[in-house]
Amino acid sequence: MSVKINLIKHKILSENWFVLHNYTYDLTRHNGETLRHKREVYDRGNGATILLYNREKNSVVLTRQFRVATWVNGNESGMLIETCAGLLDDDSPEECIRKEAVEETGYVVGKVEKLFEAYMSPGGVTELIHFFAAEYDESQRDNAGGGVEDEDIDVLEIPFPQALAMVKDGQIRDGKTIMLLQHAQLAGWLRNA
Ligand SMILES: Nc1nc2c(ncn2[C@@H]2O[C@H](COP(=O)(O)OP(=O)(O)O[C@H]3O[C@H](CO)[C@@H](O)[C@H](O)[C@@H]3O)[C@@H](O)[C@H]2O)c(=O)[nH]1
Ligand SMILES: [Mg+2]
Repeated sequence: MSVKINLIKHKILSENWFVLHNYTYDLTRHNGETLRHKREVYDRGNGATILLYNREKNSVVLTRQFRVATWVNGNESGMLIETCAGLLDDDSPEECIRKEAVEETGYVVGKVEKLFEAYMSPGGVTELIHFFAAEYDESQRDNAGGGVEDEDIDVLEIPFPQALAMVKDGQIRDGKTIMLLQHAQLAGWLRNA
């Protein structure tokens, strides 16, 4: 089933760091009825994220940083535990995630596996995230991680069963991170206990 879209008007509402657009369009349903929508769309670029995992240690490497958008919406400390991630800027998704892995976690990743892509908030945010996974071990450690410039990122190495328990008890509540941990569980890369 498809719909016909006729763009009526496009306006940029804000163009500071990222871009907030307003689109007015007519949407013709398959039954011929036309609806006029006026919708705000936030373009903050696309991103990539990676799960670093170690089968022998049955562990994952995650990051923790202050995320202001969560702090203003119910996350009291504002600190969020996440898989390593970054904005693509001008890089390919794989180039981006290799750079982010070494900057944020300190690990130089070897073979990376592309898993899938997902729109993370399609009701109003354009962002498409590219999901990756890679195995890590201590020999790949290049630096302590922590991010660049104004970033202040903690690197956490967590046993996999504990990471799963943290999803359950709400200590981990970032979408991409939950998706990757559950993917690792479904794929049987790591042990639940
Ligand atoms: N000055 C300024 N700097 C900003 C602003 N927004 C972001 N930045 C800076 O831009 C950089 C973004 O860091 P990245 O590591 O490239 O991106 P990220 O914020 O971790 O985003 C990743 O995770 C997000 C959360 O899941 C994803 O949404 C995103 O696609 C990406 O994967 C950080 O240094 C951050 O401080 C802003 O409004 N103003
Ligand atoms: Mg980041």
